Amino acid sequence: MRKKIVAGNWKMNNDLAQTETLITSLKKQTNTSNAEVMIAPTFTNLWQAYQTLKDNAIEVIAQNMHFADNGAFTGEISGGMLKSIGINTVILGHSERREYFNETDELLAKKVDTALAKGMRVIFCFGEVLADRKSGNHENVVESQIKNALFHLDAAAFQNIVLAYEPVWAIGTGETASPEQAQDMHAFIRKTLDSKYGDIVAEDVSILYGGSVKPANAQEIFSKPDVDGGLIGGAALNADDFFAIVNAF
Ligand SMILES: O=C(CO)COP(=O)(O)O
Repeated sequence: MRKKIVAGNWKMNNDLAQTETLITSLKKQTNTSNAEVMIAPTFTNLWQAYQTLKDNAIEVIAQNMHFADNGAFTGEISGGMLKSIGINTVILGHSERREYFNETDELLAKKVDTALAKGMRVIFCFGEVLADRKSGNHENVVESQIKNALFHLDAAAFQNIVLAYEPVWAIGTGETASPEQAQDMHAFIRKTLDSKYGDIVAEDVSILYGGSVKPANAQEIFSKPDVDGGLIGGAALNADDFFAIVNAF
């Protein structure tokens, strides 16, 4: 049975004091849905966030990691380092990592391998840019992103993979994919997985939608049968908005 998940990607927002304030507000919220809730603060605040939420159902996750275990990679953070402070889930392949830090499918395949080898869960992000959507090439783009980064894995690996479809044109723009566009793409993603791994994997993988999800549109998006949750940017920076989205299930 696939899980419902709502994850807040804080991106490069919130210093330590702001992180503590937001977590205090999050702890006052009630989850009336059956969705798992996660937040991804910046690296410098992960330890504090993890300690503060240790006894809470909100899972603290990371926004990125390096593929190597350690070594001469100035400025980078390894999966082992994350695990050592209690972090068991990592977002990989976010479009901002792909665009601003030149992360390729090939690099992401290595990161996925390392995270899975460490026993971590991966939220793997992908999605087309506006030009691909306009030219009708969006399914091809998404299919190749998934194939290039994930299709070397065996079926069992997908127990620790969550997919996040984030059309780049909908991220931070206020423009959401329509619930139908999200549903169509999520169904296409399951079909793509089915073609390689069969229907058990395809039906069991959770597929999140990300891109301008707000309290006002969450319910309609989450009502679609192949949408299992959301990866939330801007609206995750406010505890009331974030939990309004969580409770939209
Ligand atoms: O990139 C996102 C989550 O990873 C989505 O961001 P917004 O919700 O701000 O559009």
